[in-house]
Amino acid sequence: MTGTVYRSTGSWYEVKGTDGAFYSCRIKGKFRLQGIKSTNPVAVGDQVDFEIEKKGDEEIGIINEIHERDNYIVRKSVNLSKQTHIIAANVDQVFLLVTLNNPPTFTSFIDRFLVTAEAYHIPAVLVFNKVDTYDDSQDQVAIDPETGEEMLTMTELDEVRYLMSLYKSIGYDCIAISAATGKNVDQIKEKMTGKTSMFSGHSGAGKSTLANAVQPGLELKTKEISDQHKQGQHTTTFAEMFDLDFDARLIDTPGIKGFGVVDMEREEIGDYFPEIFELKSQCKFHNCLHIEEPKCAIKQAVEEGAIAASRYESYVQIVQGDEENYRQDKHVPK
Ligand SMILES: Nc1nc2c(ncn2[C@@H]2O[C@H](COP(=O)(O)OP(=O)(O)OP(=O)(O)O)[C@@H](O)[C@H]2O)c(=O)[nH]1
Ligand SMILES: [Zn+2]
Repeated sequence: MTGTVYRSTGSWYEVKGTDGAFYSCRIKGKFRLQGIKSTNPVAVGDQVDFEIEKKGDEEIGIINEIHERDNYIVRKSVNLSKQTHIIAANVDQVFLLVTLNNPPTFTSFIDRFLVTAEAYHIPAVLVFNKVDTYDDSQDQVAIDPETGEEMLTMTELDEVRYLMSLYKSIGYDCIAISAATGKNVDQIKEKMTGKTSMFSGHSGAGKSTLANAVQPGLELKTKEISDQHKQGQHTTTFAEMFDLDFDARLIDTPGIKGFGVVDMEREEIGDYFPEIFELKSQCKFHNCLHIEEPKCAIKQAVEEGAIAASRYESYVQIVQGDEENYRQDKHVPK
């Protein structure tokens, strides 16, 4: 029978067969797939073939085949074994929950996430959560330090609108919601229908609240595990897939707020910024990294405002492997 893996504990896999029933399965023999050295050969979301074996009264499934994956998300173990752990496979889309201040989500974090999603070939949707808490009073004024004149300040909702129009212009779907009040949660449900999704975002951005808004009663274990616990541990993280009652599946990934870092060549990073990819053929040098090179179409587009400065900064940080600064930038437009 063919089935889908819903959860695993390391050696046992819960597989939902095409008959709709769940089977406890083990794997037989060694699987070495797509050349990845991983601690777990079978992951949540995998399509597998299994045979049912009877042992006395017990029925167990033996997985003997894993179907080719559309995509998969890995996490590198931080210890020296260099093994990877496949967190989930065959993910149709991932929602990144973004909050402005509580907790802060910087554009550098958003952009890194989007780059990784592009590298994994997983469509990403930006969800601006907690809109019920943002101020939108139009009469705030401040004094421009340079000219001494009064100017209107941006409200928090202006910031959300700005970010939404920025990311929409690049081609990403953006939805402003309140998981707490239920505002626009129907749009999330609509997008989830018929698909397998994941919620990501900083701790406190509202993943569990959103999960409960789309399906009351759903208990996710998204709580971050303590840093000390995370050191060298990959085995503590077991993803789990849930069937929701509106023909949608949600993969819960305890302790994972974003994506693991994908190994990327410096030359390919620009290809995961759609607006850079689109223009790069106009650079003078075909292998332009858009940093030092003359006659660079990307730098020119940034100067002209056609590419957002925040996106370019994120790009440069990733190319330069600049982990230090990446949480400190500002997403407020100049
Ligand atoms: N006002 C408001 N509060 C929200 C909203 N969504 C979530 N919260 C609150 O924000 C806090 C964190 O929400 P969670 O859903 O636990 O966040 P999480 O992303 O699951 O966090 P971790 O489990 O730590 O990864 C809770 O106190 C929620 O009640 C929202 O739309 N509006
Ligand atoms: Zn260039």
